[in-house]
Amino acid sequence: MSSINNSELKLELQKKIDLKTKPLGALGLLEDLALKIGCIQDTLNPKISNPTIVVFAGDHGIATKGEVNPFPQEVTAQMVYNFVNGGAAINIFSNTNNLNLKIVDAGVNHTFPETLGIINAKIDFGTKNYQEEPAMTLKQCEKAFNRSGNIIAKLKSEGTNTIGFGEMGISNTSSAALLMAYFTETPITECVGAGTGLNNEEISKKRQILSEVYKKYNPQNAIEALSIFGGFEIAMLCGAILKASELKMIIVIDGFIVTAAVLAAQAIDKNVLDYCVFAHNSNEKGHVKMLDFLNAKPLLSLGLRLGEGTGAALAIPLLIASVNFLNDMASFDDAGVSGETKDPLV
Ligand SMILES: Cc1cc2ncn([C@H]3O[C@H](COP(=O)(O)O)[C@@H](O)[C@H]3O)c2cc1C
Ligand SMILES: O=C(O)c1cccnc1
Repeated sequence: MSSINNSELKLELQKKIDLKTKPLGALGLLEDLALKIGCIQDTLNPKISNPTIVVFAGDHGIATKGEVNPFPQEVTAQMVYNFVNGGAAINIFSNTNNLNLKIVDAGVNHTFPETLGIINAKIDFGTKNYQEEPAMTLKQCEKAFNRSGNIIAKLKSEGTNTIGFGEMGISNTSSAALLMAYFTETPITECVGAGTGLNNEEISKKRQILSEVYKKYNPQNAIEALSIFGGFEIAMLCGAILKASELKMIIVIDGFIVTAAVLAAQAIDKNVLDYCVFAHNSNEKGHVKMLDFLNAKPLLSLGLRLGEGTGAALAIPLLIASVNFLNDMASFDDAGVSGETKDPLV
């Protein structure tokens, strides 16, 4: 996939932004966002169509032991039913902001009825425990990429051009921490946090366990790292991010776990970052460092530490607002407002 490198369009977009009836730069990050979305869509008049949240759910072998996760593995499947019944935070925020919501079974340790209305892309009934062996085989990882890529291509063909990514998978802050350590070369102890609510003593134990896991392996590339440490939902997120960027869609990144998938995706193709908007900085330890590594400026800082795509769902109205100001706000000329201090291109 090629990078976005249309410097002429970029200048035109910047000019359009600068000639709006406001002091230069006064809309802050919304101006960066408008510029980015215009570049992604290769137009001075971008639009957000059928914005959709896609939540990938998967189970983790290590979760069955209950040593790194305060909640039991069964909560993953129970939360999938909660999503279907409309009771989770992501349902409420998607409804609040008129977003479509799709739930994908990437590999939950439960058989869901076919009539449930979720997308069945199950790779297996949970990953293996990486304390003993790699979470998945390279073949399963490849399968995960293909299946999530197909889901994204279908959404695009149905008219969605903006996707917010979310996840559900008990223990997946552990996978995300291991991936962060690998891709950012940060000591694993600095990548491990409280997840869904471990106390200090339990966090020390999680650090010790994950340090041992990290030492056990020596992945040679991004796919190997994903296969060893990943969950099926994280592998699917990585494949989905790669496909969405290939299809020039706007990708809205949620918290710690989805950002771990971005770390893997950008190691495979740096250009994915041209298409990613980072919704928020999560309170999970490590997320801010991940964002710094990616040179990302998150839109929101709300102290969230939930996942599910909640941060992405909350941020999408800001994307709509940025596109709307770019398209609809009057220029100094249109409005007959004086005070345009200089032509920004001169
Ligand atoms: C009721 C409930 C709802 C959630 N929604 C998202 N997560 C979040 O917490 C999990 C990761 O945290 P850990 O690594 O500590 O298990 C993921 O499922 C993530 O999406 C939830 C967790 C729980 C318990
Ligand atoms: O930031 C996140 O995505 C997150 C943090 C804690 C638990 N689950 C998700």
